[in-house]
Amino acid sequence: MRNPSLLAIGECMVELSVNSQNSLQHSFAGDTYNSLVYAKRWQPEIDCFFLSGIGQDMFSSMMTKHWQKHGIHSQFTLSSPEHNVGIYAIKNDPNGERQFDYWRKNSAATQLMSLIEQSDSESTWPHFDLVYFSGISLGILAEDDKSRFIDLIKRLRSKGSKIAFDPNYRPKMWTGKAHAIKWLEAAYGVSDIVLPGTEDHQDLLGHTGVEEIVSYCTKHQVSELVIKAGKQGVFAFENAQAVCHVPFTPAKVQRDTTAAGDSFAGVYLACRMANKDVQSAIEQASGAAGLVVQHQGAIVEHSIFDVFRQQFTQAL
Ligand SMILES: Nc1ncnc2c1ncn2[C@@H]1O[C@H](COP(=O)(O)OP(=O)(O)OP(=O)(O)O)[C@@H](O)[C@H]1O
Ligand SMILES: O=C(O)C(=O)C[C@H](O)[C@H](O)CO
Repeated sequence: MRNPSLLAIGECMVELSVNSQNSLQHSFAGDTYNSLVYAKRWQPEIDCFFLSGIGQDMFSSMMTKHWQKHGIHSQFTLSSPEHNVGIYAIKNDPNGERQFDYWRKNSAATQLMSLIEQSDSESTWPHFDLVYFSGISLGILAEDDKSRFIDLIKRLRSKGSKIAFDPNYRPKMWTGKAHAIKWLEAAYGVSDIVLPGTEDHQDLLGHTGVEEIVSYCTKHQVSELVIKAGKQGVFAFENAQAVCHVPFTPAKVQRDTTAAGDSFAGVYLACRMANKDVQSAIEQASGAAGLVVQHQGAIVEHSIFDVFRQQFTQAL
């Protein structure tokens, strides 16, 4: 029997942060890539593929080696002769809340749609059981490319892939709220599973409660809806019917919240691909995200994460 397959689409960047010795450290990260890494770590039997654009610069080759180390396949990622990978830096406040600075304009990942079309590679892709993208995957693309991207998702869906989406709203990527809402709705309209935060919906649409988010998503035909409501916990709905509420369990320390939502999404999707029910998938995803916030950077060191995963899953 073939392994389940997960394709994440988006941008991976060089990640810079300042460590406890006050020196600059680098890694590689980007929201949908981060989710893919955590999905692979949680359910190693899943074949994980990343679709993006990279360059021919030094960081691009370090980046793909880094993916390999994490068991992420890069054969569908395309290389641009003219564009380099982007960079971002993390700043944390004393509560570990993160802010990012970006150097990503015209990065290779922004060229994804042209790279796919020029390489004529889409017809060679295998079937993917689940395809995951985010508001950032869309936000980095030029306006025409956003439409072509949604068409690509529709084609994958019509061939039988399930589609999952996290809004990951970043105001600076959009000309205004109306612009972001237009593409949020386009994304919801082609997705089976969506994983918004209450903050995304509050900032963008002024939604003040879970019920408003449910009725909005239901209007857009979302069937599996997982709402991250901060300290109120996580609420899940299937076809507008409440499935469960998982309360928030605060981590011992919150050092850096980067990738809390990404690790949540990766572990949630991995659990669903392994046929775990929605409640158990949320419990596992929340557990993993609670570990991630205790560490600097998007991707927690493998050995620390593995020990955690083993202890967590043994206790289930
Ligand atoms: N301090 C914390 N302690 C325990 N769990 C946390 C903490 N912060 C976040 N989480 C977990 O992570 C999940 C996602 O967090 P949040 O909604 O803040 O992510 P996000 O805003 O999407 O983050 P990002 O975009 O940086 O990945 C929460 O639902 C919760 O399960
Ligand atoms: O903000 C982005 O575009 C990133 O992908 C950087 C971070 O890794 C990501 O936001 C964390 O959720």
